Amino acid sequence: DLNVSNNDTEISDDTPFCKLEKESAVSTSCDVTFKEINQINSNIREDLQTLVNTDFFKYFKLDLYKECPFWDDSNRLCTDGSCSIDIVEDWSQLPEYWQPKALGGLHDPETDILEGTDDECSFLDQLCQGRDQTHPAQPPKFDFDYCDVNEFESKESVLVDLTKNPERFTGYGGQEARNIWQYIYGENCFSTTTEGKCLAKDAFYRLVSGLHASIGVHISNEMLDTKTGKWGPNLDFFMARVGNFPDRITNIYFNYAVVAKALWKIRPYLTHLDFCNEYDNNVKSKIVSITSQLDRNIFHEDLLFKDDLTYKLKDEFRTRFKNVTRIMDCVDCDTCRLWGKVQTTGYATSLKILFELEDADEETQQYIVDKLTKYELIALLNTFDRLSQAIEAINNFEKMYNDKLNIEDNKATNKTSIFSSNNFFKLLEMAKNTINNNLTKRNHEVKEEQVSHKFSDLKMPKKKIVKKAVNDENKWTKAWHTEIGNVMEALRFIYRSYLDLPKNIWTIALSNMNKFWNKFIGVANYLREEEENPTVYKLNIQ
Ligand SMILES: Cc1cc2nc3c(=O)[nH]c(=O)nc-3n(C[C@H](O)[C@H](O)[C@H](O)COP(=O)(O)OP(=O)(O)OC[C@H]3O[C@@H](n4cnc5c(N)ncnc54)[C@H](O)[C@@H]3O)c2cc1C
Repeated sequence: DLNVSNNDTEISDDTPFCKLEKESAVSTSCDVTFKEINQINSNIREDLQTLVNTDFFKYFKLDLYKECPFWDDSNRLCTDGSCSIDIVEDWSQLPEYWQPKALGGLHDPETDILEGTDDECSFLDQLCQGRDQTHPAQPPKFDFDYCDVNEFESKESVLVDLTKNPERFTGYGGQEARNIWQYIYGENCFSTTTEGKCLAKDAFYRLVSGLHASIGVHISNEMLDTKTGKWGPNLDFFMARVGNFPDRITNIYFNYAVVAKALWKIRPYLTHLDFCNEYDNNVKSKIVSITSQLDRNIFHEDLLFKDDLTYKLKDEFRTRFKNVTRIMDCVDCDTCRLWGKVQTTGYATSLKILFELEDADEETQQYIVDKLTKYELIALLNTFDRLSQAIEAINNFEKMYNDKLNIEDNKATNKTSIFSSNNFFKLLEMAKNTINNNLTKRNHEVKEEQVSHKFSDLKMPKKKIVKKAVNDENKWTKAWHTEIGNVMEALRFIYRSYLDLPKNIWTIALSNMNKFWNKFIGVANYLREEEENPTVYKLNIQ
């Protein structure tokens, strides 16, 4: 069980979940176990959920029409209802800090948004209109960013209510989605040959794989049941994409540790933030309550880029991660793009906090924190919530898996008991009796010993010792009835087989026609085995 509070003894050793050593550290750079993360997560889950549903954290901005910077996507068209998103159009319902004026002139053609980015990007200034807008001294502008923070202020950007556009199964997939994932993983091919490359490469891969796996968990957890019309978890889908791969689950936990550490690191700054009036206490208390559950040892970012030698590597890491955030503009499905943007921005913000605050002097540190835009902070908290939800869902899936396993075990046990009381065994028993009855008492004993030895591998019900009056007539009548009963049962079995025959032929024909048709239209290899037969769990366990 991944849940620390639950009873470990309930779990069968056969589940892939058990192959994760829950008492062990999530990675060499994390001083935290799976169990401890489960505990932290169950402690903060409620507050985090409340926080991302507040007016401040539930809105995000993105440019839906931004061109894909890596290939021509001019034919992009999001036609499927499940992948399109609702944008905010009724501004009058929004709180003051989301009004166009506070957002830096959104929808105001006279305002050149990009010109004002310095002001717009200052997180503190954006929180409350009319606050004293004194800026901290500005150190020389280095590139500290792991994503393009200015794009949120683009004129084309639209405001989206994240709670109204949940991340769930949209049907987006196939070659196009695979190309995007392939491109993202391709960013892991570091050119630098500096020391420490391995750790950085490993961390980069884990981040990307953890994001991929976390999206996999969310879509498995929110699938449309076409029979009931309700959205809910689909165990087979989850097992095929994430559950059967302990390394993917581990990477989700790794990402959780990374984002949690980033939040822990800006904790002193967050507690000093001055949120607006009525909003202030509620939001602030939630943030404080969440971050107070986190610990500095959850992730050791200092292990990655230790010295001057690895600084070059850090630059490369930053540029490569920026590319991961930029490739989100190539995702055709709007819902997927929205959540892809939120999460990659959340990771980018975490990396900025972890790697750029570390070596900076106090002035630069203040500068970096002050320059965090509200979109980065919103993305950071929402990404943490996504990971938190993924971990909660993994624990639920594990319970579902174990329940299913138990049901199947029970079925198998029932089958065995039906099987053991099957006529085949009765016949054997009767055959023994018949043979024995024709022999002398002594022979009878010898024979029985031999027979029982011969069938010792069969599990027979223990013979009941019942004193019976030996009645020859009764014995023959009973034998006759038993034989007739057996013949009738055999006939019923043959009859049922004939009845099932057309159905079986139809199923086989349909399956073959399906294969031929897929081959004919050129998608013969589209379905992989695990998708064709998702209940066959391939356990990829080390
Ligand atoms: C940015 C982005 C956001 C998306 N958001 C959504 C969404 O909101 N809703 C939705 O329904 N779909 C979404 N998708 C699509 C979804 O991620 C899958 O691509 C799609 O469901 C097809 O899945 P698949 O099983 O064919 O393999 P894919 O998930 O496309 O994976 C391709 C290959 O990568 C490998 N792989 C898979 N997972 C991992 C991992 N964690 N670590 C390492 N290797 C791995 C496997 O070999 C797999 O065959 C999104 C895709 C992208 C790129």
